[in-house]
Amino acid sequence: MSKVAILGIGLIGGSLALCIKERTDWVVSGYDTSEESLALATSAGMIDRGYTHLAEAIADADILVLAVPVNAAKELLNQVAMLPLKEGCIITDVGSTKGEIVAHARELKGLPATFIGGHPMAGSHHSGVQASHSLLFENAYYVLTPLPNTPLADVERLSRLLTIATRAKLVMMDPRYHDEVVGAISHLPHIIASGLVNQISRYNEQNEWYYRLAAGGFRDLTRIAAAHPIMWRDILLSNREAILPLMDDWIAEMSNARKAILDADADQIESFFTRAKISREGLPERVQGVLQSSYECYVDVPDSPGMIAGVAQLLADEKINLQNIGVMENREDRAGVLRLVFGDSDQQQRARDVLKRKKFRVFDLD
Ligand SMILES: NC(=O)c1ccc[n+]([C@@H]2O[C@H](COP(=O)([O-])OP(=O)(O)OC[C@H]3O[C@@H](n4cnc5c(N)ncnc54)[C@H](O)[C@@H]3O)[C@@H](O)[C@H]2O)c1
Ligand SMILES: O=C(O)C(=O)C[C@]1(C(=O)O)C=C[C@@H](O)C=C1
Repeated sequence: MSKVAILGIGLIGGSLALCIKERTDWVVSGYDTSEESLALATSAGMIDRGYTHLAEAIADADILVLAVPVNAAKELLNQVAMLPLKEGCIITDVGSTKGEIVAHARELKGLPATFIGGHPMAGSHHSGVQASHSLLFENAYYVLTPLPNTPLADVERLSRLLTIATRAKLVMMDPRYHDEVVGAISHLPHIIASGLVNQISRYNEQNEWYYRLAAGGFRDLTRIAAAHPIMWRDILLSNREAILPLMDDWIAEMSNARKAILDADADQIESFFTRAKISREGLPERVQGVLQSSYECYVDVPDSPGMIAGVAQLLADEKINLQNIGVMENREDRAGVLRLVFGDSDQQQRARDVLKRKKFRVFDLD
């Protein structure tokens, strides 16, 4: 039986674990410094076994996936390099930058494994295992950055697992090229969104009407400002070379827009919006699948720490198997809603009864 060890069971590691468990017969072991995340992932059946001890998690694994913030990934790789690995082992990662980790792996002495950088182009402003779900990567691009001397058979073995499990579209790219493109379409937007929120929050400290009146425009543009600060700190530090010129370009773009407004240049202002509208409408759509399960229910939960783990534990105590648990995303109006998926109608009904007995509001979506 083949085994994959996922190191870091958060949003991305947890989602990958779910994908692999749901669509392949690989054994999945999980490693994390957070015992709570491991307990949740184990009770939800996302991993076969959880470990806080690295050597145990990776023993006999055919593939290791580093799914921690990009700076922690380098340190984790150093630790892995000092441990015994199965012959033929492949190591990959899911980090948002590729140049640094690929160079680090290449220069690392004594790594008896093939390293292939990876980056699924899907995610969320939520983090942690409780936000993971098995359709996160469906139809998204998944970038792999093998170096020219990487054995083709290893690239194929990793690609096969990822394609079947994630249903993403795999593409091969040079790591530096990846960092330039992703710097523009992901890293720069996160800087802009957070800068905008910081600016408006300063105004709001003087006058609370700023937040109260904030409607779709501000909310749509700034959703990603709620993302994890440590993850984003690491990404910006890791991709400085690509990000600094992109920020210069952004400042120039804003200066041009400012000048058009200062000059009351109606043509320039209209052209600014027309070019953007045409480009935005030309952006290819990504059709993310909906989970093909009729055995699901939704639960309102208070937004308090440990609540999600509490619901999973409640069901585990009643021997009810959860196939998937996730926080509803991109639905500001339904914050605090958990989506629970079961394997059959009996488990679904028993879960509804247990949760209702505990005074949770349980409902179906129409
Ligand atoms: N969030 C996204 O939208 C997204 C999308 C694609 C790729 N990524 C990349 O995926 C990686 C993981 O991001 P995430 O969103 O899953 O983060 P996350 O915070 O949801 O999960 C990270 C997990 O790693 C664990 N962890 C942290 N340091 C560790 C260490 N040294 N040893 C063991 N466990 C450790 C944490 O406890 C946590 O469970 C990052 O490198 C990020 O750049 C994120
Ligand atoms: O959808 C989101 O919330 C994301 O931020 C996902 C997103 C992105 O910028 O598109 C964030 C980081 C990744 O490395 C890949 C995807």
